[in-house]
Amino acid sequence: MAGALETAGRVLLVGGGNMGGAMLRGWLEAGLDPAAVAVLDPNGAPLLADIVSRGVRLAAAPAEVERGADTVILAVKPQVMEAVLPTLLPLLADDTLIVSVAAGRTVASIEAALGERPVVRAMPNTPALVNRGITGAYPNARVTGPMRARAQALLESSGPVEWVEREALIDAVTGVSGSGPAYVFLLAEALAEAGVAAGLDPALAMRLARHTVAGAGELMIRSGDEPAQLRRNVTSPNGTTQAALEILMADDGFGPLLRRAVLAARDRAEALSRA
Ligand SMILES: NC(=O)C1=CN([C@@H]2O[C@H](COP(=O)(O)OP(=O)(O)OC[C@H]3O[C@@H](n4cnc5c(N)ncnc54)[C@H](OP(=O)(O)O)[C@@H]3O)[C@@H](O)[C@H]2O)C=CC1
Ligand SMILES: O=C(O)[C@@H]1CCC=N1
Repeated sequence: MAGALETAGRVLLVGGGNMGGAMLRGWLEAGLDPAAVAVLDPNGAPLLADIVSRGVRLAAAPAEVERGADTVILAVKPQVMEAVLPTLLPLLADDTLIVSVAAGRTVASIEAALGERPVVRAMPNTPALVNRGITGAYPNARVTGPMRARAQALLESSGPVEWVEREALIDAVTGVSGSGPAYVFLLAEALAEAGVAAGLDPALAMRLARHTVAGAGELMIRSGDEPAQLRRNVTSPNGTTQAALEILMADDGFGPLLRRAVLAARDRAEALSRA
């Protein structure tokens, strides 16, 4: 992976918050030279204080950024993109690759602000922080093969990259894996709360919930079996799991609830693209 990142060239990360910071940590862990990265963030990217001391340059304004980054990663909130994009124009060359991770911000809206140039619209997720991310990505027609390889190297430093054929599918990716970690954390919270209702001490219930969610996730990644098979492996006929699954798999249970949640996230991404 470090080999692939050697071709990443100079990288400018715009927005060093939760997602940008997670990606940056993934790149550095995968061997990207800190001197090859600059972070543009107006308030000093407090989440990244330790990283800056490792040699990543931090700029508070575009005027402080050295021109000539090969790749610019846009990781600001969708709501501030319109204000941020024009300020980046002086930093860009015609062939600077733009990679945006903003939810619901279309390639067309980026081109409207920056002109027609190579743009990858990507949707990573925060488990990138521990090299367990996954990213959906869509390239516009100006992204050449080598540029796509560069985007792939940066994005896959923290997990697999899935290229989608239609830009609209990025909104669906957002609903599943971009926002998805929040659903899993909520599952852990709810599992712990249910454990307390069942009589456990809160701290013990939380330890059980965290390890159960993490362990099940790790098993799912390492095992060749489908999740449905892994579920069946836990479920003894007429046993305890079956009693719980009869509630979770009811007609109004977990599946339909999660479907509504994912579609709401996808629809919100679509709405952001019209805002
Ligand atoms: N969080 C997640 O799980 C995921 C987020 N995303 C996308 O990533 C993007 C960032 O989200 P997230 O990291 O959660 O948000 P954060 O608020 O954590 O990070 C955004 C960062 O951008 C900074 N910022 C604000 N204005 C500017 C500016 N003009 N120039 C440069 N930086 C600026 C913010 O500083 P300050 O806080 O001081 O305003 C902050 O540090 C969003 O577009 C989101 O849709 C995509 C996938 C997953
Ligand atoms: O909540 C959001 O809008 C962002 C996009 C995906 C995850 N967080």
